Amino acid sequence: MVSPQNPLKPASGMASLRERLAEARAVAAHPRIEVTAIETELHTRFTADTLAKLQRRFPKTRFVWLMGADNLRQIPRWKLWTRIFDSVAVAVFARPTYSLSALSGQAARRYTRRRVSVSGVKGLARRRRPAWAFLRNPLHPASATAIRLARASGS
Ligand SMILES: Nc1ncnc2c1ncn2[C@@H]1O[C@H](COP(=O)(O)OP(=O)(O)OP(=O)(O)O)[C@@H](O)[C@H]1O
Ligand SMILES: O=C(O)c1ccc[n+]([C@@H]2O[C@H](COP(=O)([O-])O)[C@@H](O)[C@H]2O)c1
Repeated sequence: MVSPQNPLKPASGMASLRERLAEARAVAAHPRIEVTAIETELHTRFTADTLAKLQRRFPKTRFVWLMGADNLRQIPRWKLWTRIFDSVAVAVFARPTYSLSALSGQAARRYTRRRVSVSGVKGLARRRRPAWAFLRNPLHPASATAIRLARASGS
C-alpha cells in the first residue's frame, strides 16, 4: 500500500504518488502482491480510517497490517492506534537498528501478552485480536530517507 501522504512526514522532497507507485510495482513484482494506492480512493490518510473502510468494503477478509520495526516504535503517535491493534492482526518486520527499541517501546509493552510466537505466525490472521508477531527476517539496510538523499545529491 503506497501512501498518498504519510500524516507524520513532510510532503517536501517526496516523489509523486505516481512515481512511488511505479517503483513499488517494479520492486514488488510478485503474483501475491498487489501494489495499490487505495487510500486515494477511500479518501483516507490515517491507517485506522483506512482499515475501518477496508473492513466495511471486504467484510469477509481477515486483514493483517504489515509494517517495519520502526513503525512499531512509532505507532503510539498514530491516530487511534489502539484501534488498529483491536481490529486487525499486526505483523512487524525486523529492521536494522530499530528492532531493540521497537520491542521495548510502548506498543510492544502494552500488547506483550498478545504477542504470537513465530511458530504461531501462520495462523495470525485468525487469532482473536489484538494479536501481533515480530518476524526476525533477514535484515535489509534500505531506507527511503537514504534514497531521497542519494537522489537529491545526484548519486
Ligand atoms: N529496510 C527495511 N526493513 C524492514 N522494513 C522496512 C524497511 N524499510 C522500510 N520498511 C517498512 O516499509 C514500510 C514503508 O516504509 P517507507 O517507504 O516509509 O520507508 P522508510 O525508510 O521507513 O521511510 P523514511 O526514511 O521516509 O522514514 C514501513 O512499514 C517501514 O517500516
Ligand atoms: O494513521 C496514522 O496516524 C499514521 C501515521 C504514520 C504512518 N501511517 C501509515 O503507516 C504506513 C507506513 O508509513 P511509512 O511512511 O513508514 O511508509 C503508511 O501507510 C502510513 O500512512 C499512519
